[in-house]
Amino acid sequence: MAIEENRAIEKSRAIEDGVRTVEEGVRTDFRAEMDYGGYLALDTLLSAQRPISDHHDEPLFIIQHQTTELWLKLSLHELRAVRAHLDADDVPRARKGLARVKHVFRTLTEQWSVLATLTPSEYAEFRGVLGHSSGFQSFQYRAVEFILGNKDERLLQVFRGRPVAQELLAELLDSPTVYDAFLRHLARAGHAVPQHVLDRDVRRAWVEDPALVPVHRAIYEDTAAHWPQYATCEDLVDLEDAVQLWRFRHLRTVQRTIGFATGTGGSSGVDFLKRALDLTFFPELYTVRSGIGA
Ligand code: HEM
Ligand SMILES: N[C@@H](CC(=O)c1ccccc1NC=O)C(=O)O
Repeated sequence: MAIEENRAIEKSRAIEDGVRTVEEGVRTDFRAEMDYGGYLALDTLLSAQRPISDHHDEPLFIIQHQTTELWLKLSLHELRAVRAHLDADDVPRARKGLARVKHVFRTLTEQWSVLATLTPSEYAEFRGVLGHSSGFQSFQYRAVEFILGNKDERLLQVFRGRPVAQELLAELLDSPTVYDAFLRHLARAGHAVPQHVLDRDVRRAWVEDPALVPVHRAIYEDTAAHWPQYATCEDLVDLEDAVQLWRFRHLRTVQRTIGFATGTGGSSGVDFLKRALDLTFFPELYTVRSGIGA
């Protein structure tokens, strides 16, 4: 039989009157067992969009934020695991986690294009209902910044009225960052990480330490000898790049939506967000690049 004829018969079995026939084995009775919506708690998830204006575009604004928060939740979960894998000197697993978080941030960066369809005029129609609420009060975003090294104890006061958020941030403030965990791993692997780096006060934001550059230089000068560590350095740079691109798209979206107006959270707006672009998680991994091939 000709292949085309065979295909036509198969197709006629699968489609009747333009409708796909549901195979016999497909389950349809979920009165007594777990189904899709039950597993995913969709009743809870889908009842959590509660616009406070009747403007058509407020659901977009809410869903854009909520999907971001879901991905931030996963990022934090993965970054905690990355830190634990580094503590256990399990580089392959740490690298897999870093790659996943990088892709989450790429997705989040891409997602800005959806919100960018919100015009200034549309946003202005419901901006007033937001009061002083702002993304600055996102505890999960702050948690991701903290675990990556951009710590700031003062920001905990923003969450005075939110004990769960404040506790989570306090715990991350007190614990080593992903970079701390990586540097401790390097020390155990025989790299000459200075003692003061290993003993640093982990509650403080990371500040570039020139004494660390030779450690990275040794890795980049003989990549074959240090391949897993070298690859992890590049994963960290990939991740920093991904977070920076998210910050940049946020800035550009803000600029096209509210121009140079002050933020609902009380900051100068675009100018304040611009300054975040100067914050770097792994500065030595950039400094070391200047000397490569020199
Ligand atoms: C039209 C959309 C948006 C505008 C106009 C906007 C504007 C702003 C402004 C002006 C700030 C500075 C703080 C302030 O004074 O309010 C800020 C901070 C922030 N926003 Fe947005 N934003 C928008 C969408 C989003 C979305 C979708 C997210 C995702 C969760 C987000 C997350 C954040 C975060 C995390 C900060 C703190 C950044 C930092 O500390 O550097 N924003 N935003
Ligand atoms: N800061 C924004 C308001 C805003 O975007 C926002 C308001 C409530 C909850 C999340 C928000 N997103 C990011 O800042 C503004 O100044 O228009």
